[in-house]
Amino acid sequence: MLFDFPHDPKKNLLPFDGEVYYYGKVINQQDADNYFKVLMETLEWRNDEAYIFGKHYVTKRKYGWYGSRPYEYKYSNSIKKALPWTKELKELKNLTEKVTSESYNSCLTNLYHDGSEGMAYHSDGEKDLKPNGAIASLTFGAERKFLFKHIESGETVTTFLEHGSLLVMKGTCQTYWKHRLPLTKKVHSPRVNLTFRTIVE
Ligand SMILES: O=C(O)CCC(=O)C(=O)O
Ligand SMILES: [Fe+2]
Repeated sequence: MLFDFPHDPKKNLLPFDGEVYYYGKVINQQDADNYFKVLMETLEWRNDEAYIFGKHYVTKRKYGWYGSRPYEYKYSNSIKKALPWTKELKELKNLTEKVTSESYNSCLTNLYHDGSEGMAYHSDGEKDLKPNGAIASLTFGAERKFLFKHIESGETVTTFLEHGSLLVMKGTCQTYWKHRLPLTKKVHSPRVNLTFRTIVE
């Protein structure tokens, strides 16, 4: 593991109203390649479903929900109970906790098959999450652009999430900023994203 980060994790990417730190690649190439393969193969990947104006939509993007206890995650009309940690998720949770000096008890996983899948602007302020708690995001596979948009001013901040990299959102970031993973025609390979979170018990 590298603890000599390629990016300055002390530099806040947001100009005001919250904190975002990009550590760059915290996992070496070989380990990141291996995690990517194993996570693709061993995690449970389900389609995301949504009801918008009474219409049922199933996204191509897949997701999973893991945790230290069977926490409930409410999505649209359905409730998902967290699955127990796999060996690799536990290892990555431990690594993320060590690097960020924070603790996490749950993880939302995302699988984007290519650039035709992404995530629209949102903030992660669900009421079950620890208020202003850190959310740590690990990326494996395709590098993707990631954007923040200030809710009031519309100001945007752009970063790129590399294979084996870590990004942390904390403080009032979820209150004042939304974030998204834009669609792109340039990416033709999959990306696995793990977002470690803290559910209030
Ligand atoms: O895929 C990503 O990098 C972001 C995912 C995300 O924002 C979320 O799961 O809330
Ligand atoms: Fe998010």
